[in-house]
Amino acid sequence: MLFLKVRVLDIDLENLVLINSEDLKNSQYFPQDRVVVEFKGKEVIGVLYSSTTLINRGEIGLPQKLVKELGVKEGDTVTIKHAEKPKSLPYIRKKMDGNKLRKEEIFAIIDEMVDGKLTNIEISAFVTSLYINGMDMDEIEAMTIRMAETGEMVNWEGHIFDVHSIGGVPGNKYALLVVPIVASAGLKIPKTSSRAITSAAGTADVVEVLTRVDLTIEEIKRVVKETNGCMVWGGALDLAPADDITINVERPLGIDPEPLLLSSVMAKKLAMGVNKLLIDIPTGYGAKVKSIKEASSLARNFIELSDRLRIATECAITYGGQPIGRAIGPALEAKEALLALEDYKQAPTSLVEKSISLAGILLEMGGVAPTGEGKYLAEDLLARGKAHDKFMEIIVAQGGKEVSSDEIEVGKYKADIHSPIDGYVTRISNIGITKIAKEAGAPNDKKAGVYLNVKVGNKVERGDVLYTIYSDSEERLKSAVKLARIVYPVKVEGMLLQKISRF
Ligand SMILES: O=P(O)(O)OC[C@H]1O[C@H](OP(=O)(O)O)[C@H](O)[C@@H]1O
Ligand SMILES: O=c1cc[nH]c(=O)[nH]1
Repeated sequence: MLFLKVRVLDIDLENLVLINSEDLKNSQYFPQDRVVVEFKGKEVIGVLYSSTTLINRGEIGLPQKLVKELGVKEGDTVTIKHAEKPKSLPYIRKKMDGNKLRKEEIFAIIDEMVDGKLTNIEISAFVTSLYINGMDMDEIEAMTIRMAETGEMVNWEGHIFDVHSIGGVPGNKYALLVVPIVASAGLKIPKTSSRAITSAAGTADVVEVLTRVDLTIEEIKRVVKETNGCMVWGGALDLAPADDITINVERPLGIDPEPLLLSSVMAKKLAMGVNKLLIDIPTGYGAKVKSIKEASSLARNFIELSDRLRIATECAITYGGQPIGRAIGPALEAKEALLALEDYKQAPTSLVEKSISLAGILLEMGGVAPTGEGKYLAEDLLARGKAHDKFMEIIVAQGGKEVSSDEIEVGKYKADIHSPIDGYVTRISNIGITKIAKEAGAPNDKKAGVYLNVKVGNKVERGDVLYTIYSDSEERLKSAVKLARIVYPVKVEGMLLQKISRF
């Protein structure tokens, strides 16, 4: 037990607890021990580190996150106590060994994750064990319910719609068109999104270029009441808080294991009180789902899980074999989506086609269009500017201001990548384009990304610009160009494949 005076550390190392090396030496603790920091009955978990210069004797350095959770201020005296091992550690180990977890074991993992009792090491082990050993539907149902119940739950009157993509394809900015189309038809669509998981821009990252996405539940209810829709970040709302915790571990590992994919998406929908849901499953080479067969199996899992949660879900298997549209990266994607709302004839066909198809299904699910007619009503709402006006309403209601696509700034440094030969574009690598956009700084640098000048099938001449890389950092741009030359994501092939001579 140690009694120490608080020093607030201006550092975003969330669970760091810093004490003086001398104090540590005279205590029964060791570096990287998990400790309980206690103040007036409140407790938080931290990981202990020491320093001889950064902190004085008798003091304890706490990061903002722990200071806020404890409700302490500079100079308050707190107690450090030994923290026992988390209860759920053996259950994580059980999944690592490939065994089925009982409901209460899954509840314990999610509860301790949300209570900050698990470090990123244990969370990574859990996420990785799901990647390797998976879960059955009973386990996924339990995890989904607990992920939702450990956060705020919202309920509304009547039918509440949503659309959610499993992600995994660059440029997947469909939601910025689908939400306003559906909302402009009078259906309620409070869309929640995560930030990027494996891509260079999640929907929350793209929308945040134009307006706030970290709305409270009360603000969301106001926005939806005013406009029928919203496009917000699940992670900000204390909505299924375990979702963002696991996504923060998935991102550096570049994985999105199916049990988490199912529970992460459905937990947000369950928490948001959605009862009519469309799931987009981009499928193809370089997407999260490679084949129609795999997509159908995932779709059936979404529908089974949804049935257990009493959410009416339909799934759309969409083309994911190359980026959607031409823009990859938050600002570039916001610009392209806004252009499509302003004048869809000028926008990439793949983006418009995907968006009106998905919106059309939702309009039919909502009974505002007869079966088979939804897509045409969606196109009409887009063509007549109804979706654009609704989008502006939502952006302003969420705290942004009216803006036109040409006002959206992109990276001040750019580099064109040219075609080395005459020929045809035979493949655009999703993974390659994503890697380059992220190397340029996306999604943290919102203005970074890639703009494709060509799509698969286009004829190109030697020297034509295939794509342009943008960044707000000259250094990152250079590194992205270097990577581009190695990855070579846009494949150009001539018709003359090989010449065979007599000799
Ligand atoms: O592509 P990656 O980053 O793996 O997946 C994350 C993206 O997929 C989902 O898309 P949406 O919210 O339906 O637009 C998430 O919300 C996020 O935007
Ligand atoms: O919201 C999402 C989308 C894809 N994968 C997830 O885990 N969550």
